[in-house]
Amino acid sequence: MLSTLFISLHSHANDEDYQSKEYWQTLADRIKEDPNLVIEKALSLQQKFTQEHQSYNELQAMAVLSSALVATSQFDHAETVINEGLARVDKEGSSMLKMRFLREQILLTHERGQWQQVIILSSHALVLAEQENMPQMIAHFLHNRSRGLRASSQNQQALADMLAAYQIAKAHDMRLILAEIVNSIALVHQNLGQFDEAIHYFKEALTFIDSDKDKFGTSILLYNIGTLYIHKQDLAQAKEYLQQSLALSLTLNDEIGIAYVHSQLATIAYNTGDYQRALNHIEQSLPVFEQAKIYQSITLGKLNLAKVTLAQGDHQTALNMLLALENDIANLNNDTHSKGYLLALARSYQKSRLFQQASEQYEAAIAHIEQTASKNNKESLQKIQTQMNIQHEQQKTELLKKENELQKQRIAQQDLRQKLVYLVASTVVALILVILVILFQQIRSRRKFIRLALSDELTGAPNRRNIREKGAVMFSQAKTNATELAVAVIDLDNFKTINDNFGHEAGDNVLKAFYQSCKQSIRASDNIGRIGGEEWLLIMPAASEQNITDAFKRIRQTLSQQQIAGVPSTHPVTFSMGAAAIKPDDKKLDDMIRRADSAVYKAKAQGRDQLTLAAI
Ligand SMILES: Nc1nc2c(ncn2[C@@H]2O[C@H](COP(=O)(O)OP(=O)(O)OP(=O)(O)O)[C@@H](O)[C@H]2O)c(=O)[nH]1
Repeated sequence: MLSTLFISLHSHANDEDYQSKEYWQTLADRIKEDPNLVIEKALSLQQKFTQEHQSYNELQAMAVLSSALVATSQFDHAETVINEGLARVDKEGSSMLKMRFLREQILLTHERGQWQQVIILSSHALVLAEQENMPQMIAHFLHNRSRGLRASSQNQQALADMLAAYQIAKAHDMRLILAEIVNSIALVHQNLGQFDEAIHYFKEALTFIDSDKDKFGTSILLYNIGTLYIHKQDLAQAKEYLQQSLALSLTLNDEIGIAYVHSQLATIAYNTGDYQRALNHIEQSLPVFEQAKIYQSITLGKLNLAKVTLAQGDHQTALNMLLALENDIANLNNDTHSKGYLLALARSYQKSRLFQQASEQYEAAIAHIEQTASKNNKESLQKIQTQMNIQHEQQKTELLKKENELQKQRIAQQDLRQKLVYLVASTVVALILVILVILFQQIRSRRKFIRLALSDELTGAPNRRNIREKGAVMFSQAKTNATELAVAVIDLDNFKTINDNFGHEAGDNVLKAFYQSCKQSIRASDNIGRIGGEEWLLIMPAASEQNITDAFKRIRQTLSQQQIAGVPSTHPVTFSMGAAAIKPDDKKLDDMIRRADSAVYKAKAQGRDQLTLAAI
């Protein structure tokens, strides 16, 4: 079969289209079936293109070569080719080629257990793949990175990458990558010590690959299942799967694969107490790992060797071997291996009768186991924690919403309260104003009423009642103090004629004019009031006859000068006045008024427009 492939590759040599992607892809695909044949072909192509100075095609050949070299674990050689390829590829400006070299470099660093490097390189390659929008490459590099993460125990991040890769692979039906991803998911379970689940996924991954075409992948899966059965202490099953894996690796001439199986078979032999067989297996694997610089496997191989040496009774050698491994074991950063190492170290101290150290190591081992258990718990708890956090956040948001609503209600209530206060305050103010207005009006109307009660409506002069009361007070004062007092009754002359000739309004105006003339002409202590239609009463305290005469003259003078609306100035407005002075016999004001009345009657009779004094 190998020769058939070889012939088929060479038979197309003449009409091969080196520019087409398919040609190089076909060549790369054959690595799984016969990597050595591909190496041979790639080397010859590289040589040919070097001579022909076809740099791009030369790089294509180098990419395939590096891939085949990695597949056959010729890591040093692969590294040289990859480094040269990466140094030159930028000049050609081909992202695709760069990604292929990077892919091999990642695989190489992965094989060497340089997990941090794997993560960095994958992230770098991922950026390129995303720029080129190549789903297959994106899924591939995500998966590579997840493997680096998983190997360095960052299981959560690893799962995130795996999930992303899984979705892309599923969407584009990339069965090969799917197989690898499911394989990786299984490995995460393995990391977490969930062996049954891990076995389940490895077996599922087997269903995604064609065992005839991908013997390499199949052998790895079988190997992984075998290893897990060792963890489960099901050594019979373990042996069965490992034997199947070994058979495939032998077919492929896959030295590394064979070495891996031997290292696990060594563990089985050790666990069954067959130390000699264990040693044989270690001898068949450890040198291969050392040759390929697979550091993790070298460390584990040495650990196994130390354990077998211890079991065989050479405590001192075993102890020295273990002590020399301390850093390497720490670098593995693997809980299971660390635990195994600590226990082996404790046992070798014990066997060497160094009990103090032995006890310390046992304690360290126990502490480590507890730490691991809590770490695993933490990882599963992390999800719950995250969910709880989300719930907590949701609750917080709900609470905030409610708080907001309450705040709004509070503000609305405050608003309402404020409005009510304003309303009440303004109502009170309005009420006070209304009351004040009413009060004011009442006071005004009361005053008016009082004024009306005491005054003559037409002229504003004190009315009959008012002037008589005032007169009565003055009369009693005069009596008490034995002072002078005079009263005069005044009657307008021919008033009827004025009304008749010039109208009632003109008559009213005459009455007003008369009152004004009186006010201007009498003393402040004198009082005048209207006691009838055109009849007036004048009260003059401390008045002599002369005072009365002067008052009559002044009133007469003032009235004659008045311009009275409605009454022609040619028409004289006059009045008659009868005055009486207080007498010792007078008992009341009316006694004086009666005499004044008689006097005015006389004045009228004597021709009007004159003053008549009643006889004393
Ligand atoms: N315009 C007006 N006329 C009034 C008022 N009160 C009474 N009179 C009138 O005054 C007139 C009084 O007339 P008389 O009593 O005959 O007296 P007289 O015309 O003044 O004549 P003598 O007194 O004799 O000079 C009547 O015609 C009344 O109607 C008033 O308030 N306004």
